[in-house]
Amino acid sequence: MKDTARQQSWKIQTELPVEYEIVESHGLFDPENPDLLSLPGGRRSTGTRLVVLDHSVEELYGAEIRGYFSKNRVMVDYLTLPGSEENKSIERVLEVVNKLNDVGTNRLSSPPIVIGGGVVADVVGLAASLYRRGIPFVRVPTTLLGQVDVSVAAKSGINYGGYRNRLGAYTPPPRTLIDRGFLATVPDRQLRNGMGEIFKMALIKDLRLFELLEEYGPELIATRFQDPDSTSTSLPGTVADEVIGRAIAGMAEELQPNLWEKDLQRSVDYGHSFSPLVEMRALPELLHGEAVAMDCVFSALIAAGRGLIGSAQLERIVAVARRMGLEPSHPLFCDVALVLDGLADTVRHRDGRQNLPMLTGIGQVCFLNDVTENEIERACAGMGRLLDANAARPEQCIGSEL
Ligand SMILES: NC(=O)c1ccc[n+]([C@@H]2O[C@H](COP(=O)([O-])OP(=O)(O)OC[C@H]3O[C@@H](n4cnc5c(N)ncnc54)[C@H](O)[C@@H]3O)[C@@H](O)[C@H]2O)c1
Ligand SMILES: O=C(CO)[C@@H](O)[C@H](O)[C@H](O)[C@H](O)COP(=O)(O)O
Ligand SMILES: [Co+2]
Repeated sequence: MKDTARQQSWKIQTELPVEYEIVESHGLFDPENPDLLSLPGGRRSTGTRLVVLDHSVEELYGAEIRGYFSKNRVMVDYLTLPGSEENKSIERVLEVVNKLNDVGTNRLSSPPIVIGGGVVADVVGLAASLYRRGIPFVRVPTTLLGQVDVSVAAKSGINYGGYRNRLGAYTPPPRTLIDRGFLATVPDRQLRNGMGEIFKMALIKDLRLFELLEEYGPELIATRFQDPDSTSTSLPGTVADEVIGRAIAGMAEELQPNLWEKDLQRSVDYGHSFSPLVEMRALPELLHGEAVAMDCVFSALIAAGRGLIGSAQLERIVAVARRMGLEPSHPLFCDVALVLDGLADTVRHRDGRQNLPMLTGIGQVCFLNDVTENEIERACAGMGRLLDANAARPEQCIGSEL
């Protein structure tokens, strides 16, 4: 028999304080602007910095970026990576790791900088979290989705084995810099895509944000969130700031108390319950924010089926999505077997529970754990009716399709 009285054991207990900042900075590549050079805590970087550029950013801003670093006499090396979901892959992560080796990146004092959309931010974020078991990095999101959502994230992930974000890590960069000026070159469809995540945020917690989207959504897209010149639009200058600001603040408020996601009832998972598998199967047809907006509608159909929201609220939700050029439905959302498969994987992701964020009004959620196959079938049928209506496009008879 084992002598348990003599068995030794040791326990290590520690705490990990985490602090990271999201800072607006206008004119990021103005050589006089130090924001991209300074490290949190005011330290100066030593050694060569790796600057990873999204391929569109390279095309549009490459010369300006090179000018910025050379005028500031900072040693840099560059890597260009493609955006778009198919490139959120382990191969791209390893490409970054190889480049960090080539550059000779220091453990702490020469954090790589990533400038681009959510895809390159996720790829570099994961590479940084793996390199020497974790080095800091600086994130500069250049798409709308990147600025309102990725900017706040503590986690990074890549797609693997046909699943979204199957591999990833929780390692927030100490600093994220946001320059709304980048949005001037973002294509319309990508702006609408970003609106998909703002739409989610509005639905779960911010009626005012929803009303702003309802009133100004199309104009914000048309003006690319830039300061309007008085002749071309009636959009008040502060609306773009308020919309971006509310979306970021909402995300920060949701993430901070549950950064490591020990509580798997997360309202920011709204729009991300049924869509992940649909999005992966639809690749490259659907963008992330487009799939999220469809999931928002799908979930709202379930909520309406239960009487948690009324039909007028459901119609308003669909109408706002459409006003922003976001299709509320897609044929894959009518495929009951696929949606059920997607839900089954989401249940595993939520450790065996559905934890489905469900609207109880515009701007408020509850969580459900007893959504039945029957309800899913009915929601899929509702998505089918929305598709039919899209085909016919009688803008005024949204009510009858639902
Ligand atoms: N880490 C997180 O918690 C988190 C949070 C939200 C979203 N994401 C991820 O973000 C990804 C989506 O990001 P995205 O929508 O930025 O897609 P993306 O990175 O593919 O960028 C979209 C397109 O815009 C181009 N682009 C980037 N900046 C531009 C600019 N200023 N002007 C013109 N074109 C530009 C890119 O080259 C690309 O073609 C998804 O994979 C999603 O999972 C991650
Ligand atoms: O899409 C993302 C992250 O990729 C965000 O918009 C979103 O709010 C959340 O992180 C989602 O809740 C998805 O989380 P997860 O499925 O990647 O764990
Ligand atoms: Co998302």
